[in-house]
Amino acid sequence: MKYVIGIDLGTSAVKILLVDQKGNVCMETSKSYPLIQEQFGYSEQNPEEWVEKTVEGISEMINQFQGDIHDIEGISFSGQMHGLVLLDREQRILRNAILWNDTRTTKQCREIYETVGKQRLLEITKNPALEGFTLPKILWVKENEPETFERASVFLLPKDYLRYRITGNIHSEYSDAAGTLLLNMSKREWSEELLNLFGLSPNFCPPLVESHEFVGTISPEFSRLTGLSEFTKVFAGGADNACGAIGSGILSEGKTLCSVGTSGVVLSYETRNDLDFEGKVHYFNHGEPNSFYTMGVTLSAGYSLNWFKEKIAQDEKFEDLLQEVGIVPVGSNGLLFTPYLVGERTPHADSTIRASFIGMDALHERKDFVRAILEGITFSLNESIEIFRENGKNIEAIVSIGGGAKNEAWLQMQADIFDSKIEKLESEQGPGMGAAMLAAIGCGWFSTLKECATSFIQTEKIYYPIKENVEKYKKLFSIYKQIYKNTKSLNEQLKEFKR
Ligand SMILES: Nc1ncnc2c1ncn2[C@@H]1O[C@H](COP(=O)(O)OP(=O)(O)O)[C@@H](O)[C@H]1O
Ligand SMILES: O=C(CO)[C@@H](O)[C@H](O)COP(=O)(O)O
Repeated sequence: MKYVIGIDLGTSAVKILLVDQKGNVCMETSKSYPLIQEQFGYSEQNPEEWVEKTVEGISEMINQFQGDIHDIEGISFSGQMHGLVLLDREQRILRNAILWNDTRTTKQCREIYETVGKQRLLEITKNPALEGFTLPKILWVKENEPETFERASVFLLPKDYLRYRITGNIHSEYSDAAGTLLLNMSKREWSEELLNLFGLSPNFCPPLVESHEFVGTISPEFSRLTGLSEFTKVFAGGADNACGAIGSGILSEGKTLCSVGTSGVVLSYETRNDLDFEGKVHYFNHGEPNSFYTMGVTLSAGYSLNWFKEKIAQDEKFEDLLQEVGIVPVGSNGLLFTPYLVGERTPHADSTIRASFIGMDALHERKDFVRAILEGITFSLNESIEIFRENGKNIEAIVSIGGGAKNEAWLQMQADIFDSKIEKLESEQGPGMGAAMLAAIGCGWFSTLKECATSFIQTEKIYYPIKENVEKYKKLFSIYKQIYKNTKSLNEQLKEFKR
């Protein structure tokens, strides 16, 4: 039997899957790392930690692997998007990576609009200037850490840095490059116009390849550290949301994905690159050549639940914290939560808004808060679904993946709030599976991702909307939507008191 490895460099952890030629997940491991949040709006990670945890995870896996390591034919990647890794001329890291959920760059976003013009930016990149994207982070370092910027010779996205450390070769690929705000999305090349406008050299951008493209083999050093064979082939990989879509079979028009990881995402497959959503949703290149996807993003989805667990129930497992969620009624006994712990993206691109619990009373218990958090996250994702429906998309079935898809009550809640069938797959690890599928294509096991999906992806269970709950959630959703406008100005006034 032959195998491939899919590595998902997530925000909370690196997750590694060993998958055989039939698509069975034979082994899996996960190694977590923290966020570094030194100031209001800041979110960073140390890229060296990504490498260390990946080495730890792979070597643990290889130690337990019973077969011949030469049968592990290929390896590929999925990675948290948009994060800025800066390297000097000797390819050494210059500073911590600034992540997708870091919102310090509001000023730089304004400067991008002033320099390029919103309409022109949308024409080239198909996306608006949002704090989370990479170009504003590059401009922030240029303005605020000029000495560091002076020494920077190339920028990389998180999984591209990890892959560089495994192969010694520098590349990026279209699905992740699409989230930088420097890619000409339809021409599939770094935008000369944007690079010129911001005084960036073309050499500052890594060469672009397809997600399934062969980019090298395991370096002798990485082979020594992990036990992997130096002959194992390495393929480029994709953005975590592109890989999540691949690993969930979102490979044809009409298919929709919901992913609850640290962020929350609702994503829809597109065959065209010339639609106009006026920047209301993200519009990126897929990991499959010549296909695209549109996407709404909740910045703190799983992160909101994780935050509550860290503050209130640090030693409990998620399973224990969520145990009583199913016995709390729809609407959490009149408690609503907005998940704006680090600001928001869709539909409110707002770096200053912060979270609220509304309706707290003396009778509320911990379990009400837990259910309200799950409901708030799901309402936020429903605002993205609403945008898709308003734009004519017919959403009747959604594949649900990510850490959040481990919980049955939450999956039923998604069906009730989205008023749609929810499909749970055998593995909720869509991005890791998508990465493994890219490696399988690269190794020549299948000729297309669709063919691979038919063999690799199995549905485990379908959750159907319960009419009575759907009606209650419609009422609650309309109350939920009022919280943003009613708390916006309060949060702006509170900003001066933040750390
Ligand atoms: N058993 C569980 N039930 C529900 N949610 C969970 C469970 N375990 C983890 N989660 C949620 O999933 C999130 C992590 O999801 P994951 O897809 O691994 O994220 P990332 O790719 O960002 O690292 C956690 O922050 C948590 O909110
Ligand atoms: O910023 C985005 C998408 O635009 C996020 O979805 C990141 O890609 C991080 O993903 P997770 O760690 O939550 O999977």
